[in-house]
Amino acid sequence: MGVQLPTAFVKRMEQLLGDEFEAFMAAYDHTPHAGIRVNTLKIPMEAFKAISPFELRPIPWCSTGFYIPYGTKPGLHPYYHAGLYYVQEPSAMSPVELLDVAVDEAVLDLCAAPGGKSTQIAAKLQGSGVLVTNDISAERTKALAKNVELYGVRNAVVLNESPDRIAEAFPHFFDKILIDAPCSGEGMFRKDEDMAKQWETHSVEKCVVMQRDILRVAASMLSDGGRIVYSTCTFAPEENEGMIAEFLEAHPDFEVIPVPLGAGFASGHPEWVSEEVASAHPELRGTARLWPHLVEGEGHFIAVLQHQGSRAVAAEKILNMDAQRPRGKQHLSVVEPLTRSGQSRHAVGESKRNKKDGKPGKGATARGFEGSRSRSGKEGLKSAARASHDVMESYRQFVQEQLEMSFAGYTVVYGDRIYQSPLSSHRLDGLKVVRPGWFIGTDKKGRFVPSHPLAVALRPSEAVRSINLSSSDAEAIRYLKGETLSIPVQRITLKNDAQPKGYVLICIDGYTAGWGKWQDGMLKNEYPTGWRWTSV
Ligand SMILES: C[S@@+](CC[C@H](N)C(=O)[O-])C[C@H]1O[C@@H](n2cnc3c(N)ncnc32)[C@H](O)[C@@H]1O
Repeated sequence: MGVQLPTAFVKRMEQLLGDEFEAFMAAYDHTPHAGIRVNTLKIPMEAFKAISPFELRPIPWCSTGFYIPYGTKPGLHPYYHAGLYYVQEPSAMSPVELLDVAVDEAVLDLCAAPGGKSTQIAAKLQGSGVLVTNDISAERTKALAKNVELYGVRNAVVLNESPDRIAEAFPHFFDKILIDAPCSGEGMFRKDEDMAKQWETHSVEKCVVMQRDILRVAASMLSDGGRIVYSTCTFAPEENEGMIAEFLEAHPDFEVIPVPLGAGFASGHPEWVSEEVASAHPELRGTARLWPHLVEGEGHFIAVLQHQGSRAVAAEKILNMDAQRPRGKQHLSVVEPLTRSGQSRHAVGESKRNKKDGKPGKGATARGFEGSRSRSGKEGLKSAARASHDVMESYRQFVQEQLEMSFAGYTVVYGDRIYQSPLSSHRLDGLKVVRPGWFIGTDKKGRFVPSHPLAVALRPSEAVRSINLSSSDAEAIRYLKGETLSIPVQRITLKNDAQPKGYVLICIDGYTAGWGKWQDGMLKNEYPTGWRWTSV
């Protein structure tokens, strides 16, 4: 066995598993399973299967997930940079499948970094509704924001907050909440030896305290009739069936929806907590355990908690609550959705969100955005309004000249940065916001500079100029490394009589990857430094 397992852990597992213990221990002799999940925001399943550079074998519990051969390096392919797939541990793909996300829903991923499950939720929303994705660790939200952007997500708000503070802003707001809880990580010992080394410090007792708190707060953010999926990657019963038993005691208005068994999923074990818990809550057998000796994946626990209530009542509460919310001081401007003609209007598909979220408040405040500096006094407000007016002008002009699309949601100007947000910004008052929405671009003294996240979330048909590079050609990797390329004018696809000179959307095999700027046969590379291909 390659992994050094903590003795106390092995002893406990032997007691719990009895006859199964031998098979469980034998799983540590095998290499972990590698998986990728196709990003259907960017490519349909069948299209990916047709061009996959890897041998794919379906993961039974996730229709977009595939095993790839052990040792494959999926991060070293141009398709990774085009956001066509997410590299994800196979068992970790199961919780979102059980969240039952539907289009137009408001979904919260409370413990989200680095964003594997958030990108999976975003694919299920297909750009509709809203995804609020949060992590308490400021450092980890950097990877979260980057992944949300790499995968072309248009409708996500990224927060760096404690659950309590999110709950103040979003009482009974979300249709679905995922709690992929911080845990003692026992299920990952085979994949990540550091987890085994750190086991003592991430003790079960400490994790239980955090999990209890997170679950309690999450319930207050769920709309009537909504669903919470709670998952961990640990075996400790206190963090799993024990935690759900406590939750059910405190929340009799929730029921456990049994996880379908099959594909090797096993039932929960309430008797491992105590005989009392097992007899008081037999429904805990409907939670699921993924064992490394029964599935091709690492250890996981999943509970599906369904609130018993009518959604109509919840919507009414939300409307009342929105009407009563006070507005804060101004330093950020919010305008209505922008269309290609440069006229503000509400975009198609807004109706449900507006109902939940109220009208966009002109001049509403959101504090805590990256680089935020609050202004005070009337002068500050006037100059902020003037500045945001100029920024909006350069944005309008860019959309008019360069794009073939309308934006949904609310345009939020923060300093010189422009975002399209799925939420009106009074929702974000006082919260630490890492991204209020889709980052569209920056105003540089009256000149609009489109962002990389704008490019990767666009479809090739949405820009007036595009160039296709082939993944089988060295050119694609040279672009991803940041090199200038020589490209003849005939290779630019132009729309609407656009001139060839200017911003060009760069695609790899037809999938958007970034911007370039073309002039006189040369393509200046706009691929951002922090995103570049760094291997040889
Ligand atoms: C298991 S990881 C999440 C993995 C992530 N869901 C994914 O699929 O990529 C748990 C995360 O919870 C975060 N966390 C810990 N305590 C938290 C809290 N009280 N509120 C929110 N997030 C918390 C940690 O920083 C960590 O990133």
